[in-house]
Amino acid sequence: MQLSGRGVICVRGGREVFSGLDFEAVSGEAVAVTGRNGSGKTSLLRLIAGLLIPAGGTIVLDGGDADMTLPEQCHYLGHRDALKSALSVAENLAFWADFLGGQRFDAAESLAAVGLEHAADLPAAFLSAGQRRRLSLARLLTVRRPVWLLDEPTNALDAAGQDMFGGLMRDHLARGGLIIAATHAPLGIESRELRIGGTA
Ligand SMILES: Nc1ncnc2c1ncn2[C@@H]1O[C@H](COP(=O)(O)OP(=O)(O)OP(=O)(O)O)[C@@H](O)[C@H]1O
Repeated sequence: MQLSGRGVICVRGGREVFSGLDFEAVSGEAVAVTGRNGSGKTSLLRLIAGLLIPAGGTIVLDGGDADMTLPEQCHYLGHRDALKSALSVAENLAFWADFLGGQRFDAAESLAAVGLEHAADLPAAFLSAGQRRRLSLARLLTVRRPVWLLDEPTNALDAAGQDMFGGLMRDHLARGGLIIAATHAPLGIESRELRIGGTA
């Protein structure tokens, strides 16, 4: 499986954010997207996820599921945790599993993998920032998709949480998945850097 972008142009609010961007990532590979604030890291993830339309160029996934679109094969985790405060931890996970569709893996196991097994019935409103992030990560495990698009995924995670997440990413890559992560901090696993927007 190979995800590739050729000559990708991103325009937001009538302003060109980047142009002529080439990139690729293959099964088993993590790419860390770096660049200054406003260089377009989040925008690139959103372009791949189909949440923005490129103003030019192409983004294609070769060797994936021919019956599914690229966005249907992506998990997009934004830098803000998309949680419903009034729902419990387990209910939030069930909401995402319903929304995303496809084969569903055991929710309790997913919560245990991110260290939230004792918080299943807690309203999401009561979670700490790190726990909120852990719940967002559980979504990656409950519904499996090969392409993980992660925006600042280690934000708010403590050292143990970063270790845990490193293990989840390694497992995903070992299963043939790929990861594109926008990050200012080290990703915590071996990755290739894609720097956008120059060095200024
Ligand atoms: N909804 C929007 N409408 C117009 N312009 C936008 C919108 N969202 C983002 N932008 C602009 O697009 C540019 C790229 O933003 P983006 O969030 O992709 O950058 P980033 O590299 O992820 O930044 P950071 O490191 O600060 O997270 C910025 O100049 C930003 O102001």
